[in-house]
Amino acid sequence: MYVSHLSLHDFRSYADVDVVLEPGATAFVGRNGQGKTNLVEAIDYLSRLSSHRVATDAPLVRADTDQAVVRAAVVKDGRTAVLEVEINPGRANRARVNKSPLPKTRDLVGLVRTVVFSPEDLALVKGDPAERRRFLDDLLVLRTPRLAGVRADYERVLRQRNSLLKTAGHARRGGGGQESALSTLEVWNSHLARVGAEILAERLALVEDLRPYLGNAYATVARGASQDDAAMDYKPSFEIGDERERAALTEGLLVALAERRQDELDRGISLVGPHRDDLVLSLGPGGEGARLPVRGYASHGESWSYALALRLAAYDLLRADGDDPILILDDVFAELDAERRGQLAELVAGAEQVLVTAAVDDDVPEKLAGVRFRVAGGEVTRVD
Ligand SMILES: Nc1ncnc2c1ncn2[C@@H]1O[C@H](COP(=O)(O)OP(=O)(O)OP(=O)(O)O)[C@@H](O)[C@H]1O
Repeated sequence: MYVSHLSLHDFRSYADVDVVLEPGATAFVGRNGQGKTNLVEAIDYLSRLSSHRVATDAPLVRADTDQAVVRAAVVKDGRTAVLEVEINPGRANRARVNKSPLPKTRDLVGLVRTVVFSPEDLALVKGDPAERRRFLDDLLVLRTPRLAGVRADYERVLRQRNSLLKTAGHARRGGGGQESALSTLEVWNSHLARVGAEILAERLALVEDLRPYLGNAYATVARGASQDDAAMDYKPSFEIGDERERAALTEGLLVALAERRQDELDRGISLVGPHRDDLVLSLGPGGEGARLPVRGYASHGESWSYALALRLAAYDLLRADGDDPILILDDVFAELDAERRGQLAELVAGAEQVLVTAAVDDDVPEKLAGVRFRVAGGEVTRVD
């Protein structure tokens, strides 16, 4: 798939901008702060309804305005669809496809699929488990858009259950009403176990699907620079054994919730469930050799290679599902040494559409020298 036309209204720094795009490689070049990332961020937002840079929608809307609109014509298998999202911070966003409103905005997710590489990706490797959970969940939703609803349900269950745990803990410490709070807790335990098991089962399956692609991607990105193999293991918040069916995981979650109940009441938060899991990334010689976790052990270069490999693996997996996602390389080449830069460019050059942002022309690798836009002073001008 590729985006053939992008149009923004009051999105980030742009009052109005229209850009006609082509398949193949396109680079947006301009000095810092001119709005290059804002362009590709808009396409990524259409794909996932969230941004790789901010957790809330407010910064996406141009200062002193209250609504942003992102519209893109997306060509897939020769057919064009116009996707549009209205971003209304503090109110419900709205989405349209070919001008028809979608009943739920999140039905837009996955209609255009993107994989973004950005300097922030280092956090995937060096950051908190939440970064890696988000990586897995974003990929799950792109592959199976229905899971956006499951993810939202889980967040809602967690919020409600956490607030109940606080109330029940307070009741236990003498505030009264303990029995009713505890019986309501049972109801929320079963919701958490049911929805949590679905997410857990999906993540476990995803990690299995991703694993072979990660190994290959790391070997290619780190070619020559590292003898080690990249591996990853899903680390749940409770013992799961060999049974990975949803029913067994639901049961396992209920048992773990019962075991941790005292702790949860003491601390007033949910301590069991996929929101406490991690994806442990490691490097090692393979076979019986010792593997070391990347976080805390790997060098800066190895960490970068690992982060790139994770994104590449996601891209390869989505591609193997049968649809070429749009690749976005936001400011990454300046971060890489010449060898890694060349390797990455070579790996992605065959993608149906690659959008690159760079501060100077020299940062765009030869292999990705396709269409070029100059971005300056709010104008996006084609220069080739
Ligand atoms: N909501 C907003 N309203 C108005 N301007 C905004 C908004 N959000 C960001 N900007 C402006 O957009 C500019 C940043 O744009 P962007 O991140 O696309 O830069 P860039 O060209 O990618 O730069 P760099 O090369 O430094 O990454 C900044 O000047 C910032 O002030």
